[in-house]
Amino acid sequence: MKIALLGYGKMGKVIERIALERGHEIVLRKSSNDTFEGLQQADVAIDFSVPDSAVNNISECLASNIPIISGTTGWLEQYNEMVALCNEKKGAFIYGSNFSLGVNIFFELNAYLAKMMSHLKEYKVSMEEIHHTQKLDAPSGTAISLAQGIIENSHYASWTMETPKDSEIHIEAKRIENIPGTHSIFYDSDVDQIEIKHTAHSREGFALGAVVAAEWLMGKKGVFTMKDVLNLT
Ligand SMILES: NC(=O)C1=CN([C@@H]2O[C@H](COP(=O)(O)OP(=O)(O)OC[C@H]3O[C@@H](n4cnc5c(N)ncnc54)[C@H](OP(=O)(O)O)[C@@H]3O)[C@@H](O)[C@H]2O)C=CC1
Ligand SMILES: O=C(O)C1=N[C@H](C(=O)O)C[C@H](O)C1
Repeated sequence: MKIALLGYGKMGKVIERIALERGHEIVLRKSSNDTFEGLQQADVAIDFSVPDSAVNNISECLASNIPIISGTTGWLEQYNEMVALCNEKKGAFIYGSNFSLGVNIFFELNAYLAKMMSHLKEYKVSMEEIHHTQKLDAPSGTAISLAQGIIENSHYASWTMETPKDSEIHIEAKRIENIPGTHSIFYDSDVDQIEIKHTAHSREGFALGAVVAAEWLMGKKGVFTMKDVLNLT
């Protein structure tokens, strides 16, 4: 595959290495000051850029009929707009808040646990995410997906980073040097605590997942998620 990298920072560089190892070619490495020159030669584009540029990058790909994978977080209020644009252009689009296999399994585990705990009112849920200090958005996209998984399977209605009301899930975001991404869910009662936790040891898992998603998207039309790519039920 010929790949356009939209965003050539920490993630873009790991994705480049893994893509080359898997026999792909990079035809565009775009940072903030670069144009889209080279995009037309690409079979697929992979966007790991910044919250403010994701919508423009995705729109440009869909307008140019290039399948697009986006891992950029912090722009989700415009997700439905991008879905509509993809459908209008009959394009191909995958957004994932987290492309690692481990976190996608963790999403399933989180939903299952939330459903089980929804009958047990003596437990109160809360979440913690820890990332490196360069991260621009908080809470992380992964934490928002995890909160959504709890909301869909319990009485909780929303999440907050402030003091939570009864119907709100509290998310604490910590920023510590060199942490690739750690997410924990806690269920606390007066007598005990249940904790589930995913710890990324590096960015390799995110990057491999994005390249696997790009390979999977070839020849397909529509809007998909990592659940489709990994065939998770
Ligand atoms: N879904 C997932 O699995 C994961 C998602 N992420 C997300 O991916 C994103 C990138 O993370 P990371 O690589 O660590 O961030 P970095 O800050 O290291 O890299 C961001 C890159 O985007 C570039 N950029 C800025 N504006 C544009 C633009 N208009 N077009 C194209 N590129 C642009 C920056 O260029 P310049 O240097 O010139 O400013 C830089 O190269 C974040 O939103 C992060 O949350 C991260 C890991 C996993
Ligand atoms: O910015 C990061 O680094 C990460 N961002 C994603 C997120 O916001 O969830 C995924 C991963 O946790 C790393």
